Amino acid sequence: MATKELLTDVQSLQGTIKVPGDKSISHRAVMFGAIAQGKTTIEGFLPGEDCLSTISCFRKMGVEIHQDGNYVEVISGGIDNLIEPREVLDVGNSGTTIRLLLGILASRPFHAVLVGDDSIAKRPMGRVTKPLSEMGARIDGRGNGMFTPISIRGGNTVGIHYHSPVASAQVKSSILLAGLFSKGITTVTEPALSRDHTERMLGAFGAKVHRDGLSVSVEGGQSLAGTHIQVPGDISSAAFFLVAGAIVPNSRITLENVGINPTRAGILTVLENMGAELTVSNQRELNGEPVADLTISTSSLKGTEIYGDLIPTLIDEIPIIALLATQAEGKTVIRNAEELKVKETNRIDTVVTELRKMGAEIEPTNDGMIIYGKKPLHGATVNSYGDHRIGMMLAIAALLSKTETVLERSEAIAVSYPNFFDHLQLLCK
Ligand SMILES: O=C(O)C1=C[C@@H](OP(=O)(O)O)[C@@H](O)[C@H](O)C1
Ligand SMILES: C=C(OP(=O)(O)O)C(=O)O
Repeated sequence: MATKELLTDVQSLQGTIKVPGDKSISHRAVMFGAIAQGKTTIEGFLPGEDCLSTISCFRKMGVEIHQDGNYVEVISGGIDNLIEPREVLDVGNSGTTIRLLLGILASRPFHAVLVGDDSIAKRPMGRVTKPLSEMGARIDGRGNGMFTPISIRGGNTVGIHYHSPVASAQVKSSILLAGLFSKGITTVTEPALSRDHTERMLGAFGAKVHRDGLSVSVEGGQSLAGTHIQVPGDISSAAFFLVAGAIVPNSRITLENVGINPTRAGILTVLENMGAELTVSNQRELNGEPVADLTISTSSLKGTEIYGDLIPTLIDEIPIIALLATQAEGKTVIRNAEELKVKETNRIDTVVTELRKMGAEIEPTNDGMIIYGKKPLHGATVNSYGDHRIGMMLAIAALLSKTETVLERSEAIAVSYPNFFDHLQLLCK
């Protein structure tokens, strides 16, 4: 486990960077390529540990995958060519990998065992194993199929109409992926719109997906065809530099080619509501995904309230938004975000504990947190607890500290942003 001395007392951030490829889209491009007939080429792939776990799982099921940095080729004979893995499928730290993979395996007439790291072992899998079992997959696991290790023997699944209790793209995608190869129609209705990359990308692979308000349906018996996918930059990675640019004095940063899909771009709404100096330019589309360049400058910020349908559109950005709020005038209240408790860590606890060590005034609530702003931050020894987003948030917080700040378990950052510290160094003037 690595410990890193963080950059502190930074006077200015200046420059232009391209953040790495979107993690959600990179996972899906590999997975859909692996179950499509023919060759899929992926440009702008994120070579972070989570997406590499996805590649490794599909290789163990006989799919030919060549990866060189951010370029990937997936060659497959289609979903029927997946073979029963001889080894355990290890998803590492990746919730997206295990939940979407279970959806794909639900229709496969073979056995597989899925495991992950200590964090994955604590995350709830019942949210997908229950509906997939209802569709006919035979699933077992620790705690009656609620936690890893999980074993699955799929085949002969039938479509369901599932009313998901949570707005989760992992749940929605898992069931839809099972539905594509099941009998009849599968529909998922969610309480609020979660990220819709699956729906958008399935279209590019030739599948038919029907949306009606908060419901999305697929018909069984479809086949996918290999295609070319260009992955936009990850707004969840860009978020760290958007906040850095807004809170570090004398700063101006441009982030090029960032995905701004409205189901992901809630942080832009929050930045605007808080009064940030943000411009969105050069808007265009990449594979049905909206993309833009984002420029942020040092801003005079005010507190805000974040709740309701906005939450799923910024769920992974809440740790860095909490830091943003420590530098705003007045109070920021985050509600309806109980999903934070089941991420890589309980992100309500880890955000509050670690930011308090640096002098922030922040209180946990049952479903979010309350942050009292305009608090100077000071140095401390802080910990990512193995959570990449907590680690990066703390590295941005340290920029404001006048004294030494040390990050324990800094290696976690490679899960989603392997060159994060290089980019940070590049921008520091
Ligand atoms: O589908 C995806 O790619 C993701 C969905 C979200 O999780 P939930 O589906 O659990 O909300 C998000 O937090 C995760 O980082 C990636
Ligand atoms: C929650 C996250 O990812 P996953 O669920 O795929 O582990 C994340 O990247 O913040």
